This record gives sequence, structure tokens and C-alpha cells, in this order.
Amino acid sequence: MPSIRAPARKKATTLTVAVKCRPLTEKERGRDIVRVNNNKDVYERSISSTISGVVHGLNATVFAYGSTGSRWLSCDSGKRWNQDDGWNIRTISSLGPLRVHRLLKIDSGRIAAAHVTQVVSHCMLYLEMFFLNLKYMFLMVLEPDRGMVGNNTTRPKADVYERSISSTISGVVHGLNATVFAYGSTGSGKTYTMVGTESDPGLMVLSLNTVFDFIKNDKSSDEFEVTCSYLEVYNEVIYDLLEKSSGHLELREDPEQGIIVAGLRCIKVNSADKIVELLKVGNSRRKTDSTDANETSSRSHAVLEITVLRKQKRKYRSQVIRGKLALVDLAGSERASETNNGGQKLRDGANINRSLLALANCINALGKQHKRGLAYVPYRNSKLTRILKVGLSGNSQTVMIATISPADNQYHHTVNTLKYADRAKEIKTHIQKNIGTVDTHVSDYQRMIDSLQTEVSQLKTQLAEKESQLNTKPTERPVDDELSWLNILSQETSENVQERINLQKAVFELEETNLRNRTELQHLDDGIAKQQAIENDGTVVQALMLRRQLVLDNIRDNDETGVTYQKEIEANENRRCQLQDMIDEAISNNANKTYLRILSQYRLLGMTNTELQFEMAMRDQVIHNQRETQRNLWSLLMGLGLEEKQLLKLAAKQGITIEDWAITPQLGLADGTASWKMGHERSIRVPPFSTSPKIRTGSRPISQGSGELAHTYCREEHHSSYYFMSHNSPSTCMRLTRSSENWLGHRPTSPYLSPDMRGMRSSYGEGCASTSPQQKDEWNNISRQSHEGSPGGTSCSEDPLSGQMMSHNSNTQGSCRYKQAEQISDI
Ligand SMILES: Nc1ncnc2c1ncn2[C@@H]1O[C@H](COP(=O)(O)OP(=O)(O)OP(=O)(O)O)[C@@H](O)[C@H]1O
Repeated sequence: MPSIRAPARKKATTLTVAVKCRPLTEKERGRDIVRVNNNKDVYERSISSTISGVVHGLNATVFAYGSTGSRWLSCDSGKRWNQDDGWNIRTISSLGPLRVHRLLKIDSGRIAAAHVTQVVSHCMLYLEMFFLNLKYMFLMVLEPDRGMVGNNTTRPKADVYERSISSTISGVVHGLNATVFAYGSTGSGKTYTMVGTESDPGLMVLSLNTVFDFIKNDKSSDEFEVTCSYLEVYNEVIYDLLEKSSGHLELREDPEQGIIVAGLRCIKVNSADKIVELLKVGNSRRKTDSTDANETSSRSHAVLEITVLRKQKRKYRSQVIRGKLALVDLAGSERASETNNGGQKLRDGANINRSLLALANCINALGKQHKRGLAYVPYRNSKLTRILKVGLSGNSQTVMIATISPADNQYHHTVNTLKYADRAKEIKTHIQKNIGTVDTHVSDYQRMIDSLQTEVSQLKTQLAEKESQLNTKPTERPVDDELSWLNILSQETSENVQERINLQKAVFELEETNLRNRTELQHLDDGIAKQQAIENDGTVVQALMLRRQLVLDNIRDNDETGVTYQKEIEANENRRCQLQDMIDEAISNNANKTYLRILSQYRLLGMTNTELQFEMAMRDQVIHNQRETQRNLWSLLMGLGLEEKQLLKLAAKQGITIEDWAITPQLGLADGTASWKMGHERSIRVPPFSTSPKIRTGSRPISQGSGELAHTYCREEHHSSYYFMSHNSPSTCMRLTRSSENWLGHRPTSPYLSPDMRGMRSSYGEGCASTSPQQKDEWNNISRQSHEGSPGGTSCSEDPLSGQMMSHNSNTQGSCRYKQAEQISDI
């Protein structure tokens, strides 16, 4: 019986941006250019009583009057407010949370900050200030007490914490995601803010205390489980800080959980102290170095992730909610001239700057409110931005702490940081509770990957044994050299695969964005034509034209980026061919067949693993889209005037369970014994650049067995034909059978298919953008051949890695795949 679950309610929220200024260091004495000017007094003494009238239904207007030139907003300035600066309380509406803005002010190269703080309950108060130079408003500005770094006279971090993120953190125990990251130039105090010291613990420690305090004081019968992981991204490689000698880790995308790092150690913890211990160990492994700008400069980005699983036992059923908290300490942006670095440090710096630039570009794209949804957000340009993706635009309540230095020589960095912080305020995220059951489709894939990983680790052990044997035989030294050379090749191959996957995904996302843009363009054209023909409202037409131009500009920009990606894909493909030739040659020349076979198999499994992740990401994307469609369907139903109660009653009559308050991701994917009347809708991705997404109705659900989640079928899944791999001996072939219980050695088609096949694959821009009827037929033929071409559904094609012919097996999946091909061919 299909169970139906409602889409979790989403709440739009904006990034909370706090600016934190560190104290001067001894070296910087007397070079302070930052003033945090507290205007509380001004407020208290002049307008607070006026404002409090607002909650009693009175309107209030405050304006400043005075001659030009005075921009200070302090009580002693004599001339309080300046008209040019334009104090302007614009909107006062009843009921709503209080908005407190603090202001940063740039004046003739000196930076000053002013803030307005006052709590006026139940009244939304927008205060805006305009300055001649730059205009900044922040939710909060955290100033240092007047003192020097090291004199321990700075404002206690607990204060910062209380005022900025404690409420965000407590959401985590209620199933919400939260991200807190510190952003600023090198030496501005990011690590101090996030990690802290023994006497002045950072936000990481304070957050953990909040989480555990909550759990300790919880009076319900809920069970809690807290796990923690700690990773660093150094030179674009991810390492596990909780592993003594961590290997390189890979990123994987999950529609529910966002980006996850495969193989990252998650440790169960039951006290904040335990995590602090782990933090200490992790920090000692972190790559730091001394530079001219900072004696202990972090050369990597570190991410501490705390997951809180809360098992709620309810009367009728139990549910699990999962909140995740990511605390990120970024490496600092730096100028080579300031750090005086050379060699490895210079290279590290370049990598740090590249990933921070990628982050800045994402913030820019996301912060352009008028362009929201139109511009492509280049998350894929760095591991850091992929890790922060959920925090920047997904299901997360996010706090950005912009750290600045008060010293004059940091002026440009400070302005830069403030610029990005200002932009980041516009970024919107959507938070929703993570309520779920464990047996989602993800667990199937996870099992498959786990099984592959087990195999990979077994092969690793065999390799290590073989290597130690070789090391004990001096006569075999040349073989040893050859082997390490092969290892390098193997490593390069896997990097090449990873790069290809990233590029494919980037193209995929880019075209997804442009698909939306083109859909909007079509609607705009229709709207303009209608306006011109019927209503002829000049203002509306002008507005539509303006929007049209904006959309067109974005399409052009995105297309240009797409061309660059295509070039990179070609270069990547050429490199792959070179690597393959080298490996093949080595295999045919080398006598140590056993070792090479293991090595080759190891390499293939590694690639299979990566490809599976690609496959999963694609599927996840489809599932994600489908959920969106269902959400829309649900809204439609509600919009039709149907009451939730009626709907639930109707569903109950049909024997359909509706979990909680609405419909399920499985809507329309029933197993045939029960059906949702409006169900079986299936969102199918249309080729890029077509005019509108289509929703299919009435097609028979394809199921792999009762109770199992059916999968969404769409164009990008077509590359997932599974086949046997034939190596030296057929007996060593991996069995590629798909079952809902177990995935053994499945191998989806390589991203490096023969050109014909590739043309049909998910690489948008290759296959999808221009799929002609002829191509569709060709694809369908290939698909049919591969699934029913030979007895038992076995057919042959070239091994993309070895060039040998391989048999394809279409097991039970075959007929389903053939159905998919038919469905696609009508699009
Ligand atoms: N609020 C503060 N109170 C006291 N000392 C501070 C404060 N903030 C920073 N510092 C000190 O300033 C120096 C630089 O800080 P920190 O290492 O945190 O900078 P960072 O931004 O993380 O630099 P990088 O990006 O190079 O790692 C350190 O010596 C730190 O102890």
C-alpha cells in the first residue's frame, strides 16, 4: 500500500549576517579605523516613545534635518541627524517580528559603524540610512571592547553567540538545518570566532553546549542521537579530520540531505565535552601555516557537522526528525604581496583564493534579487561552494559572520568583506523540517555504494599484500616502479573521471537554469503579444519588455558559460583517452598479470563507484523535481477549494494512508494494487530549450515489487543500462544484477560511452538539446538491443575502458527500461 506523505512546509528566510570586528593587535596599535557607534542612546532619548505608539496603532515618521557634512549619529554630535544622510523610517506595519538594523558607514576612507538597537515588539520597523559613500545595514555589528588582542579585553564570545546564533542552533534539535560560517580576510578572526581558545571558546563549542543543554532538559520521551564529523578542504581535496591518515574523500548529492561526503567518519557522541575533544584532535590535524599576515593561518576550510536525530514516539506511529548543523571556518582570502608567500604556501593561497572567489561568485549570483532563479549559480566551481550549497540556497537557516580587522592596512579587505556581507543579506533560503523514514530510495543506492566500497577495500587489501610481497623481492624492483607508476595513472584516471562528472553535472544544472529562463521568455512573449493586441497598456508592456531583456541577457551569459564547459569536457575526454592508452599498454607489456588484474579491477570499481554517485545525483535531481511537481499538485488541489479533511476522507476510502498532513513523494508511483486517482503523474524533464515542462498522465507505473519505491524515469536515466564487464577471464566478471534487496557490482554505463551512445546520454548539450526524431529512434534501437537483443536480454557493446566487447545483461529491469525508451520517444 503506498503511503502518502505531505511535502514538508517550507519557510523562506534570509541569511542572517553579523559583522564582527576583532581588536587591534600589538603591531597595529594606533591604526584603528573602525568605529562602532552605538546609537541606542539617540534612540532612547528621542524617538522611542514615538515608536512605541506604533504598537498601539499609531503611525510614526521620523526625519533628520540639518546641514550637509555631518554624518555622525551620536548624542554628542550636536546636530543629530542629517537630511543628506536621510534617516527615514519608511514602513511601519503592524504585527511582525522586529527588524533591527545596524549600520556601517564609510567616510573618507575611515570606517565607522553605527547601530540602532531597540526592541519594539510586534511591530515591523524598517530603518534605512543613506550615506554619501557607502550604505550598509546589518542585523548586528559586534564590536571589540577597546583593547588589544592578547589582553583578553575583547567582548566575550558568548555575547556574540547569544545575540546572533543561539536561536538558530536550537532549531537543529527540532529537525531544522543550520549553517554558520565565518567569512573574512586572513587574520581577521575567523578561526578565533569559530574555534576559539580554551578560555574563550568559539561558536563551535558554544553551539554544542546549546544542543546538549536542550537534550538534557528535554522532558519528552523522545530519544536523541547526536553524531559529529569534521572535515577539511585543502587544495580542493577533502580530508577527514577525525581519521589519523585520511584518504581523499568524494562529495555526493542527496536530495534530502544535500551534499554529503562519502566515507566521512561520523562519530556518535553524548556530550559536548566529547565533541570538544574530537575538535581538538581534528584541529591539530588541520593544515595551518605561518604567514606575514597571520602567524597561525588556516590553509584549509574546515567543516564541523553535528547531526541530531530525534526519534519521536507518537500515539499511532513514530517519526524521526533530523537536524543538521554545519559550522564552517573558512581559510582566509589573502594577497600574495601581503603574505610574502612562495612555493607551496603561494600555491595554497592561490587555491584558497580560487575557492573563495567561487564562494563570492555564488553569493553575488544569489544576492542579485532581481535575477533570482535566472542566473546560473556556479556552485560546481569548487568543493567549498558545493559543501556550502545547502547553506546558501537550500534547506538551512544560515548565519554568516563577516569578520573584519580594525586596522587601516586592512581597509580594502574590510570593504570587500562588507560588500559581500551586504550582498549575502539578500540571499534567501527555505527551511523545512527533515521528517522522514529511513527506507527511502536513497538507502537502496547507499547499499549499492556500500557494497562497492567493501569490494574496493578488499581489493585494496589484496593490493597491499601484493605490494608487500613485491617489496620483499629485490629482483622485482622494476615491477615495483612500474606499479607505482600505474598507481599514479590510476589516480589520474580517477581524477579525470571526477572532473568529467563535475562538468557533466554543471552542464546539466546550467541548462536546467536556461530551460526555466526559456520557459519564462515564452510566457513573457505571450504576455507582451496579448498586451499589445488586447489591453495595450504601455506601462505593463514596458515592464514585460524590461524583464524580457533581463531574461535574454541571462540566457546569453549562461550559454557562454555552457560553451566553456563543453570545451573543458572535450579536453577532459582527450586526457582520458591518453590515460587509457597508457594503462592498456602497461597491462599488455607487464608480466605480473595478477597484480595488474587486481589493479585494473580496483580502478574499474573506483570508477564504477564514482559513476554510481553520478547516477544517483541525476536520479536525485529527478526525484527532487518530481517532489516539487507533487507539491504544486497538492497546492492545486487545495486551491481548487478541496479541504484537507475531505481529501483525507477520500483517501481513506481508497485505502490510501496519508502521513501527517499531505501527499507523498511516491504519489503516482503506486504498485498497481492501490492507486491515487489523480496519481501516476510523472514529471518528465524536457529537452533543454523546449518551451515548457510537460507532465505526463496516465502512464502505468513501473514498479520493481510491492512496497518498493518506484523510480522516476526520464531522459537522463537512459545511460543507466547495466552490463557485465568482461576482463581477462569471464569468471571474474562482476555480476550486474539489480534487485531491490541487494546491489552487486552494478555498473551503469560509463560517462565515456562511444560517441553514438554519448549523443543519446544525459550530457545535456550533447544529447538532449538537439535530439532529432532520428536520434530518438537510434536511441530506442540501442536501448532495445541492450535489453532484449540476445537470449536472456544479453547483448554486446564495447567496454568503454578496455575497448573489449562486453555482454550486456537486461535482467528484470530490461523490460522496464524498454518502456522508458518508449515514453521518452514521444516527448
Ligand atoms: N576577538 C578576538 N579577541 C582576541 N584575539 C583575537 C580575536 N579575533 C582574532 N584574534 C587573534 O587574531 C589573530 C588572527 O585570528 P585568526 O587566526 O582567528 O584569523 P583568521 O581569520 O582565522 O585567519 P586565517 O584566515 O589566516 O586563518 C589570532 O592571533 C587570534 O588569536
